[in-house]
Amino acid sequence: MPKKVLIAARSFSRSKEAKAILEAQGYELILNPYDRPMTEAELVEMIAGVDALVAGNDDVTGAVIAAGAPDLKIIAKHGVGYNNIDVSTAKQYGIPVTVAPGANSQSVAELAFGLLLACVRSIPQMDCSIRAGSWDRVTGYEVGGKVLGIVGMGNIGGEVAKRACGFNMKIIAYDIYPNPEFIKNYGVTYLPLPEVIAQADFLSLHAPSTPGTIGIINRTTLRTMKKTAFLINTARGDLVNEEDLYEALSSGIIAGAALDTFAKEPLENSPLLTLKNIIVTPHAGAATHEGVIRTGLIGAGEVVRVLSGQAPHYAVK
Ligand SMILES: NC(=O)c1ccc[n+]([C@@H]2O[C@H](COP(=O)([O-])OP(=O)(O)OC[C@H]3O[C@@H](n4cnc5c(N)ncnc54)[C@H](O)[C@@H]3O)[C@@H](O)[C@H]2O)c1
Ligand SMILES: O=C(O)CC[C@@H](O)C(=O)O
Repeated sequence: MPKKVLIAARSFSRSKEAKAILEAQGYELILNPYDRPMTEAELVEMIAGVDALVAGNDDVTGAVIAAGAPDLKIIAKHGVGYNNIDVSTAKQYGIPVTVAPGANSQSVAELAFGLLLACVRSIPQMDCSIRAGSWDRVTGYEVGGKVLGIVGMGNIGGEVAKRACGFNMKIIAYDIYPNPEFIKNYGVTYLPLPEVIAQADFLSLHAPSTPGTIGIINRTTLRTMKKTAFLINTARGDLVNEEDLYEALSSGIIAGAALDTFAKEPLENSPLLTLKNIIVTPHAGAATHEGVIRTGLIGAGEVVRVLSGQAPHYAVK
């Protein structure tokens, strides 16, 4: 009987490089039949008898893991943010959860920077306005000399800081583990979170979704931001209270925002979509050809290692 790998992560299933590694092992690949992340119920229905699960942003709950045990040997996250996976239940069943550290950092950092520039120069708004028949020029701001605040200075935050140096920005950051390399290489100044939020002209979020970060951008913290500031979130939607952000954007508490991730995805019927000073993308930070290949190769390698009895390289602790 061939080993079975359920590939819920749609990006992985489109990567012939990653699939080839699994196919070379003779594994049977079962693909996510939906054009979106899989729900708990859908995963529960398909997980029985599966040896490995490659997950994107699918709902890998405790019930899914319980339904997969004892056959399920590994859950390989196609990416780095594993807040959608019940790691503690996986641990109880002795199932390693692996990630692909750094594999999509450049892709996400480039989108974050693209969003930052799109916000401050109103690029999507001007494009829309020309298509609607006008030739209105929006006067924006330069980013050189401005303060970029980064919350979560890890792999992606570091890549964002590297790019900000090229734009001659002043970089301040908050992280629970300051990294001296970022101070040395990119001149990052670490500050307490309230100071980063208050001093930033652009506030870019790159921390994981954890009990310590959920809702860090809320009514109270938004009111401490500069009125001219822009918020960029390519981390996880639940870091931002969306109702409070709506209020801040519609009442001039901050100047604008760009969001790639949302509390509930896909984003549907959100009042945020009625605002002109917000730009949205569909959780596309990691969606580049290069990033998807790197991420898929790491995930496939982890699956092969574990299914052949070896320890994974990048298990979540
Ligand atoms: N939009 C996308 O498609 C996309 C793609 C990849 C990652 N992400 C998100 O970006 C996050 C960061 O990814 P990464 O590769 O840089 O991860 P990373 O682990 O390299 O960096 C995360 C950083 O956040 C810091 N951190 C943890 N808790 C914190 C807290 N309470 N306050 C401040 N800092 C804290 C960590 O110390 C670390 O330095 C992921 O967890 C994921 O949620 C989104
Ligand atoms: O490829 C994906 O599904 C996105 C994953 C991304 O959010 C991550 O956490 O790395």
